[in-house]
Amino acid sequence: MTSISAPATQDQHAFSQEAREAVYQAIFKRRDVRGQFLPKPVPDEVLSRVLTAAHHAPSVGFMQPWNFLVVKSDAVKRRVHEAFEVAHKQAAQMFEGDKRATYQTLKLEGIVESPVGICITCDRARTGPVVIGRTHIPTMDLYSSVCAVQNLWLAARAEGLGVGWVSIFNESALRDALDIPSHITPIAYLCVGYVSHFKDKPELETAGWLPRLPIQDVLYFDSWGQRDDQQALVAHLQREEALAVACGANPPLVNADSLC
Ligand SMILES: Cc1cc2c(cc1C)N(C[C@H](O)[C@H](O)[C@H](O)COP(=O)(O)O)c1[nH]c(=O)[nH]c(=O)c1N2
Repeated sequence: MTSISAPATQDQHAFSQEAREAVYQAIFKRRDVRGQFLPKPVPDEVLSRVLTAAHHAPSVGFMQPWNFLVVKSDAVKRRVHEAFEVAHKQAAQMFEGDKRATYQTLKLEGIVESPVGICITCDRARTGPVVIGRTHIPTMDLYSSVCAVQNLWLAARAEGLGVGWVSIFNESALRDALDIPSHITPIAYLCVGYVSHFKDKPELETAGWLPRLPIQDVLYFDSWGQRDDQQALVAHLQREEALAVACGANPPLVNADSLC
């Protein structure tokens, strides 16, 4: 029996230490990959594992609103890339001054170089108009498809596959490139493939676009806007952040001390 004072790490339902470290590694070492794709093919057995992980995502009312459109054709990838190029030029004009100049230096997709593209969609009418959990907030189905994206992204990282999410599209142009019918919403176009390396930090952080926010700055207690530095949780979070710095680019895993 688990004693009340036992650390959470010994909870009878917790994964083994090794398994927990693997989960946190997938989370902390996942990156959005744009530029390091290798031409190495992705075996179907690996692809099937990450797609199955995506299909096991949570979904509102269990409606499983997603489809997975796997793109391997170079001609189709080129069509998707053309759609990106149009939107990318438009996007640049939306930023001012230095930000525009920096935006134009960023590589924000790997559509043609990645061996596999996967478009994850949302069929908002899949199980009829009334869905448990979507009765009052209609966008919940869209969020469900995003959960599938994240499952795929993490499973792919565990498999050594890079994933890059590209969202710089006019939605209708992406639909046209992939023959997606009008009642289906494209949620994510993902570039997937093996990579030369994974970067330690988000590329936008390295490029000086934005820093990672300190977690305490986004943490409130009991009501919106209420901070409380005396909470034990805050001390823990500060320790985690200090360990992250001490570990260099490696964020702390379950047994952070052993990693530094
Ligand atoms: C909904 C959504 C949409 C996009 C992204 C992400 C998400 C969640 N990201 C990736 C994004 O820039 C990246 O996740 C952050 O910069 C953090 O970096 P890491 O993912 O931690 O490497 C992204 N990246 C990119 O190069 N082109 C893009 O169009 C998009 N679009």
